[in-house]
Amino acid sequence: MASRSTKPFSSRDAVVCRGVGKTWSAGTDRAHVALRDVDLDVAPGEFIVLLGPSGCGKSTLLYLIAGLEDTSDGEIWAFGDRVATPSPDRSLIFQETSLFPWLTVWQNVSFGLSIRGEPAAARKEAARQALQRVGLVEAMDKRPDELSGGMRQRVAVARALAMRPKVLLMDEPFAALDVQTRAKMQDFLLDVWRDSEASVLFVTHHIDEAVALADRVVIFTARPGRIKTIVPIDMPRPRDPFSAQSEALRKELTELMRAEVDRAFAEQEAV
Ligand SMILES: Nc1ncnc2c1ncn2[C@@H]1O[C@H](COP(=O)(O)OP(=O)(O)OP(=O)(O)O)[C@@H](O)[C@H]1O
Repeated sequence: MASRSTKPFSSRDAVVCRGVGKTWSAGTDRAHVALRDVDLDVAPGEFIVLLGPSGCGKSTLLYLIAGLEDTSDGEIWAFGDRVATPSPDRSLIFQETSLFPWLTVWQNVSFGLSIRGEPAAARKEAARQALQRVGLVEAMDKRPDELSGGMRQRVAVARALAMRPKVLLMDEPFAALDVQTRAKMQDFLLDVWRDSEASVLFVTHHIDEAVALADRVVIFTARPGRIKTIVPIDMPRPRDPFSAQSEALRKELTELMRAEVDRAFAEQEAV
């Protein structure tokens, strides 16, 4: 860990990745390079979408930024501190929410706060506020199995928000939802994001989702994942998915992805 005096980046940078690589070791004799040479700067409040073929290391990058795994090469910094362990400043939301079925919605939302040792009344109030932001106060006392898939994902977002994270790491959070619910959840996420001032790193396979959400789309190459290019999206929100600009962006992103997806398939066939 670098000392404060040798910090290479400003504490104003939300996330900085420098030369980040990850090699998974599968057994004793085979190393598996998932990510290589990733350089990425994320500004506070910025919405970044990560797009790339299956297996190119998008989830791996989120785990590294979350501090759940160590980098094999390079360094990651968040708000001026080297990332070495998980922190409540960086919340990870998965495709499948892992709500505790035996706890009520508000108890699920405040679970992280109980680990922090906050008193019950403060936890319940924090949970209420977070649930208000996702429009689920009425469901406070329900159990997860009484909720729809979309509602459960909103509870997962509320649970992350209750910790007041500076960075939200979202790994295909809406992939299991139907098309209409997904579109609603995108609108909902943009509202929550605007109010929270958090930076978001959002993994998806859907080009339309990237066009709807991102300030910048980071496109990865096929494995080992490197950044192929970064496409800024300078379009006011809410975005009209049928506008000529949205259409042109979808075409551009599809073309950028096509070569990498073909490469990923060719590699899989060769194995
Ligand atoms: N814990 C692990 N141990 C060993 N290998 C892993 C581990 N996690 C991921 N990998 C491997 O690293 C590579 C990148 O995986 P990762 O899940 O990050 O890719 P991805 O781009 O998120 O894929 P997808 O879009 O299919 O979810 C894959 O080949 C995967 O098998």
